[in-house]
Amino acid sequence: MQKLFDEVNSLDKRCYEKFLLSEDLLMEHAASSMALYISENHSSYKSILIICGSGNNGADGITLARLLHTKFDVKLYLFSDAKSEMAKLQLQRAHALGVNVVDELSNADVIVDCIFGTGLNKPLNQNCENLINTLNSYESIKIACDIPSGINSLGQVESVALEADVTITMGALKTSLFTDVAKDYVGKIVVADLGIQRNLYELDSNKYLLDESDMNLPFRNKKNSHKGSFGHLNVVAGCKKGAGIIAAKAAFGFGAGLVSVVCHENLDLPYHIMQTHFISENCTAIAIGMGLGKYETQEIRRLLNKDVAKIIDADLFYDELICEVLNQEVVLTPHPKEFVSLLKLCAIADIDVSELQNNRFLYVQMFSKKYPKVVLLLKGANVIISQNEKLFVNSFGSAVLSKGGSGDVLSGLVGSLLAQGYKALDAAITASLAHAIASRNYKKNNYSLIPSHLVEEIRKL
Ligand SMILES: NC(=O)C1=CN([C@@H]2O[C@H](COP(=O)(O)OP(=O)(O)OC[C@H]3O[C@@H](n4cnc5c(N)ncnc54)[C@H](OP(=O)(O)O)[C@@H]3O)[C@@H](O)[C@H]2O)[C@@H](O)CC1
Ligand SMILES: [K+]
Repeated sequence: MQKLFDEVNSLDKRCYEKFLLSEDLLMEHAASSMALYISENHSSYKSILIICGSGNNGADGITLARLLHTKFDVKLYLFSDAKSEMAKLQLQRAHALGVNVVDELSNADVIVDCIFGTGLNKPLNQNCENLINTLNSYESIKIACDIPSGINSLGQVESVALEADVTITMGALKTSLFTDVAKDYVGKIVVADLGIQRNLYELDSNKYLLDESDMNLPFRNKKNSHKGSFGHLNVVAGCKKGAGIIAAKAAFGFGAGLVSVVCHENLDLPYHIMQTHFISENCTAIAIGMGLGKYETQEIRRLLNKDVAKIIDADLFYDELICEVLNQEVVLTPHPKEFVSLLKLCAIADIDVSELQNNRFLYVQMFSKKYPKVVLLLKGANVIISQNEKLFVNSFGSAVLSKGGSGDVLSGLVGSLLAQGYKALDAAITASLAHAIASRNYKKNNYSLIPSHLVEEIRKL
């Protein structure tokens, strides 16, 4: 996993003070990293348009123009007068070397957006919006320097933002690049080397971006085993029984030794999934909430208080009963609307979904602070998983998963790992990664996936 930072100004400052690496030196490396990326990945392209703002993001762009102007047809467009000391200095250097500064926008093979970086501090005016809209309309390869212009330090987009194919971000990964909103703008994210090893540049963080290597699949190492060695998951089915059945099928395919659906009515289940009317004696984990609908409170309370690992989803996030388990190490998997209800039930915040989506990290952090034992998995374009105020982001998901039933598969995967003895946090991380990575392996198209395809891809991981 890689660290995420809410801000990097303090990291830059530490470089000046502790390592005697000046701003000029860091910027030279920032621009060299962008130049290297362009030379290695876009060498066949001829023309490059670099659009610069008044601060140091613009200064990065002016430096890049100086580094590339003898290799490509570089046009430097200054959207506003250089204001920062570095932008002024870089412009003097660029002028001295004869960089081509243009006063009109024109299309190019590659566009580099150096309008605003981490210093965006107010709403965009009409001129800025028009500029970004024009750039978005070009069919060029678009590279954002540090962060696509228009995304603020909280990862929010107030009006417009540059739709980048690639974001080359300076020194370390920023949290703002991993909000749900940012996902449609950032493209591929590359970290630029600032001339200092990343592990020396970075300090501690409580936020992490998950990598594929953080997925710890339930491979079986023991030769002397039987089905009971891999746990028994009980999936509680409610009014919408399909949800429980989907979860049960996913759980079985993800390694649980035994899976039973708990339901008072008789169900038509595949032969390898069992049915029980009450929780099994030897059950090692319970999955509950999906498709639950109406239920008998005392019966659910009994299940929630059973001393066994639990994954809780869906309908239970609308019931005060949920508050009774928040001192346990349970896994909760709400989508944004459910999380909004949960936040209200546990008196953390009374907000709507758009407020949550604009500040996902903030509300997850608040919840995790109040309930440190709970593993929260907030669904979204970028899933956030938290426990004890540590946050982990899974950015592998895509629109392929935006379907009824995908969440039930995820509940089944988490339940399966809990039943097999994974700790709650490890179960949530591996299940979430497996869910998203498997969905990427479904190659047919990005609209037709159904839960059984997803389970099939998960079984092939
Ligand atoms: N520090 C380092 O060592 C390194 C820094 N690096 C680079 O520096 C970047 C940060 O630079 P930065 O702090 O100068 O901010 P930046 O994003 O250029 O914007 C500030 C300018 O924009 C203006 N402005 C803001 N909002 C506006 C709006 N809505 N509409 C109009 N104008 C607006 C604002 O104007 P003002 O507030 O003065 O009115 C100010 O002039 C960072 O992202 C990275 O690329 C790398 O080289 C690595 C080494
Ligand atoms: K930018």
